[in-house]
Amino acid sequence: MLEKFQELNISEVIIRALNEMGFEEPTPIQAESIPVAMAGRDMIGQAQTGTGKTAAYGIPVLEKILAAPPSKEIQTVILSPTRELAMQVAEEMNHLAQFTPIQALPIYGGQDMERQLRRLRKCPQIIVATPGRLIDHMKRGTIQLSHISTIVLDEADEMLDMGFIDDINLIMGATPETRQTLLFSATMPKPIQELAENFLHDPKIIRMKAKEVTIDLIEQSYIEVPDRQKFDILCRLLDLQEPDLAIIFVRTKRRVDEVSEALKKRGYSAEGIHGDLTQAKRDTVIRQFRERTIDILVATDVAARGLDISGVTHVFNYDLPQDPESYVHRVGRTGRAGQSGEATTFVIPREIEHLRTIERLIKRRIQRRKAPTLSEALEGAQQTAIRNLVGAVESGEYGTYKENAEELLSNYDSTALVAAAIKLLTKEPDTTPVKITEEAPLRVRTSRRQGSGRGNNRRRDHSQHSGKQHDGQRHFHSKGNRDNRKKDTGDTARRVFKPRKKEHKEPTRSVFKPYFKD
Ligand SMILES: Nc1ncnc2c1ncn2[C@@H]1O[C@H](COP(=O)(O)OP(=O)(O)OP(=O)(O)O)[C@@H](O)[C@H]1O
Ligand SMILES: [Mg+2]
Repeated sequence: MLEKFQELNISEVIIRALNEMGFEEPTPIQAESIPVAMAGRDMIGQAQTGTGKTAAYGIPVLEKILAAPPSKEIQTVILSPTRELAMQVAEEMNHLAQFTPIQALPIYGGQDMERQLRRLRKCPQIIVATPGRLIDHMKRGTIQLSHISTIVLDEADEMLDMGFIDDINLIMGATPETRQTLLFSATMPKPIQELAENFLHDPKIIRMKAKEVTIDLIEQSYIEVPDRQKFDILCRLLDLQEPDLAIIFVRTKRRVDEVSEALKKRGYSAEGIHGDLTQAKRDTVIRQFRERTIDILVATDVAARGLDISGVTHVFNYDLPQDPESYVHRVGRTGRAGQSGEATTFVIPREIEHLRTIERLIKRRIQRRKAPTLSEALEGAQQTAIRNLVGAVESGEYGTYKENAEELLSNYDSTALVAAAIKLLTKEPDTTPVKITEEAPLRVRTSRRQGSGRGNNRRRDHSQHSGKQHDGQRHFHSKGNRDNRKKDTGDTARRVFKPRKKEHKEPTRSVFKPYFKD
C-alpha cells in the first residue's frame, strides 16, 4: 500500500510512521517535491491548501538529518508565520519522526523562555519557529544557526511579505551560504517569488497544475449584505447549514471580540482568537476547537494560514480579507485532505470590486446567493428538528418514553402532539439584541512596490504596516483605523526583546486522516 512512498526512496523508519499516520500514497505535491528536495536542491513548492505540503518538506528534512552524521546542533529551521502553526508543524514533524531519534521543537513568542531553554538543552535537531522569538534567541546566543543545513519557509509568501522581511533577512544571514532553502505555500504572488529568488540558489519551482487556485472541494458563494445586517444573516446561515465546525473570519480584533460575544449571547458555542490575547488563552481556544468543545471559532487572519483542523465544514468571511491571497488561505481551512467544505463570503455593496479581484486571483466565479429570510431560517430550523425527530424514531431508542407517549396519545390528537414536539425541538431564530460596531468598507489603494531582495533595508514598522505593498492592483486597504490594519500574528506586531507574557500549555493534535486523493 505504501509502495509509492517506497518508490521515493523514503527510509523504512519514516514509512512506518506514514503507515501509522494513515498516509497510504503521496499527494501530488509530495510525489513531485520529495525527490527534488531529497536531491538537495532549493525549491519553491506551490500547491492548494490542505494537500500535504507539510510532509512534502517534512520528509526530505528528516531524510537529510538521518543521512547526516549525528550532531548536537540544530540542523533544520522551519519558519512559520504564527505560533499555532509552529506548534502544529512541530507536532506533524514529530509524528513523522516518531520511529527515529529526531526531535522537533516549537519556538514561539508568548511561551515561557526558561522552559524553552530547558527544551533547547535537549538538542532538538529541528526547530519550528516564529521569526520574532527565533531572533530573540539568536540575540541572546541561545540558538545558533551556524550549523543549519536546511531552512524551510512555510507559508513562504507571507514570510517574505513586508511584515516579516527584515526578520527573514536577519535569520537567513545567520545561516551558512551552503544551506538548502525550501519555500512552500498555496499562493505565491509574482513579486514575492522574485524577492524569494534572492534567497535561493538555482531553485526548482514546483507548481501543481491545478485548474483552480482554491480546491474544488470547497463550494464557494457570496452574499451581498450591508454591514449592520451581517450578524443576523450569519446566525440564520448557522441555523440553516448546521456546521460541524465553523471558522468565521473578521477583519479586526475588536470584531473578533464582539462577534464571538454576540454569538454566545444567542446561544452558540463560540470563542474568538486574535493576536492580543494571552498565549494561554489562544492555546485554550484552539484546543477546545480541535476537541470540538466549541463549534465556532471567530478569528482574524491569525488563523488563516496553515491550520489543519479536521471537521471544519464551513468557513465564513464575515468581512472580506485585507488582501486577496488571504481569501485563498481562509477558505482553505475547510475542504482539507479530500474532505468537502463550504465557504460563504459577506460582501457589502461598496466592496463588490474587491470580490471581483479575488475572483481574478482564484480564476473562478464565486456564486452569488441570496441572504436567507427570517421565514426561510425558521423553515430550515424546522426541517432540522424534523430530521432529528425522524432520526430518533429510526434509531428505535425511545423504549422508556413509550408509556408516556401512549398516555398522551389517549388524551390528545396525534397531529397536535407531533406539531408541539417539532415546535419544542425547533431552534427558532434568536433575535436577542447584540452590539457589533460598524466597520468602514475596504477601499482600493494603489501602492508602489518598494524594492526587493536581500539587503533591502525596508524597516518593518508595525504601527504603520498596512499589509502587502507589492502589488498595488490586487491590494486593498481598510478605511478603518491604522491599528486595525496591522497584521495580526501576535508575533510580528511587536519589537524584538519586549518582555514576554507568561506560560502556555501545548495542545495536542492527534488527528490522522486516511489516504485521500486530490
Ligand atoms: N499522503 C497523505 N495521505 C493522507 N493524508 C495526508 C497525506 N499528506 C498529508 N495528509 C494530511 O492532510 C492534511 C493537510 O495537510 P497539510 O496541513 O500539510 O496541508 P497544506 O498543503 O500544508 O495546507 P495549507 O496550505 O493550508 O497549509 C493533514 O491533516 C495531513 O496530515
Ligand atoms: Mg501548510
